[in-house]
Amino acid sequence: MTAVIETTGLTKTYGAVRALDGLSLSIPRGGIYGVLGPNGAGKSTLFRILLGLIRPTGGEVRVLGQHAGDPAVMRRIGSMIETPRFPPYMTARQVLQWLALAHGSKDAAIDAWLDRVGLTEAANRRVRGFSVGMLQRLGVAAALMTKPDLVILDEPTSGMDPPGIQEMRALIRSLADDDGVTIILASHQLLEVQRVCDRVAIFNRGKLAAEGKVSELTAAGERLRLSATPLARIMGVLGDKATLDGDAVLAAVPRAEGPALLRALIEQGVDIDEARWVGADLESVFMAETGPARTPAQVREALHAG
Ligand SMILES: Nc1ncnc2c1ncn2[C@@H]1O[C@H](COP(=O)(O)OP(=O)(O)OP(=O)(O)O)[C@@H](O)[C@H]1O
Repeated sequence: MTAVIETTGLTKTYGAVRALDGLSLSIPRGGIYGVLGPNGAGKSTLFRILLGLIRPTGGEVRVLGQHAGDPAVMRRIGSMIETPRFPPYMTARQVLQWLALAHGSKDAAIDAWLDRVGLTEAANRRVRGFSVGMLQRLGVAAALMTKPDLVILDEPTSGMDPPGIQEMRALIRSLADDDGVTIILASHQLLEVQRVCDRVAIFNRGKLAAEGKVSELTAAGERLRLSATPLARIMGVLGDKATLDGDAVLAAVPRAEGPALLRALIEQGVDIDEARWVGADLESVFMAETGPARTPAQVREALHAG
């Protein structure tokens, strides 16, 4: 597995705040990689380091095998960090023409990119009047039209309406599948991330709380959902492996132990109406890995520390 990003013990401090705290992470080439974490977990700090915008306090970082910020590497990366800003008097088309010129890219296929991000009709409008969602679309086109090997997107769908989110998901997926671009994106929209990403890293307080394939992370939280009676006997067999889900019981047992569990329940005289495996969603994995809900003071600390 070749890695596009490799960090070892990466640390970034702002005064007393450790925005990144010894982060060791390897992001494979190809596919879509999600970076998740509560506010203040260190996602944007990592992206800024990868793009050479800030320097780490300690540790190692390699981007496409080179030092972060190396000009030769930067030419191979497209990025959109926060809502992009463009000269307000330019039209969408002029923005892309201007960026293509600055990048020295002769065949930027500007109309094709405007079409791909759904801005054909707005191509000749000044960006001054653009909504946040439109600016995001233009930002994505700007990040992609130079045909980078790696694209880093911070909250690419924030401010977008549901059809826009769906279009962006399809665009990101096609870039990875058809154009072979590696995409790294940060997002708080966990359902979206579950739909579009192949792998994710979950950050918490500057550290890696979990990492892996979305399918594996969610499968680890799989439960056997039993609609059965009587409850007391089920609890007797399952003990603390059981949690209630409405009228049903969720049994936290590995898939391989499912048949034995069902036999044991039947032997105990339990009537099983329905038994099926239900996967955990990314949200429950996220909540389990990043801890219980924070107090207002902890939220303030995460957001304003430093
Ligand atoms: N320039 C800065 N000066 C001081 N502290 C900073 C600075 N940039 C980030 N921080 C702090 O570093 C920590 C990590 O911030 P970062 O922006 O990387 O988090 P994030 O995971 O991107 O959060 P969000 O989901 O809110 O975008 C936070 O505690 C933040 O307050």
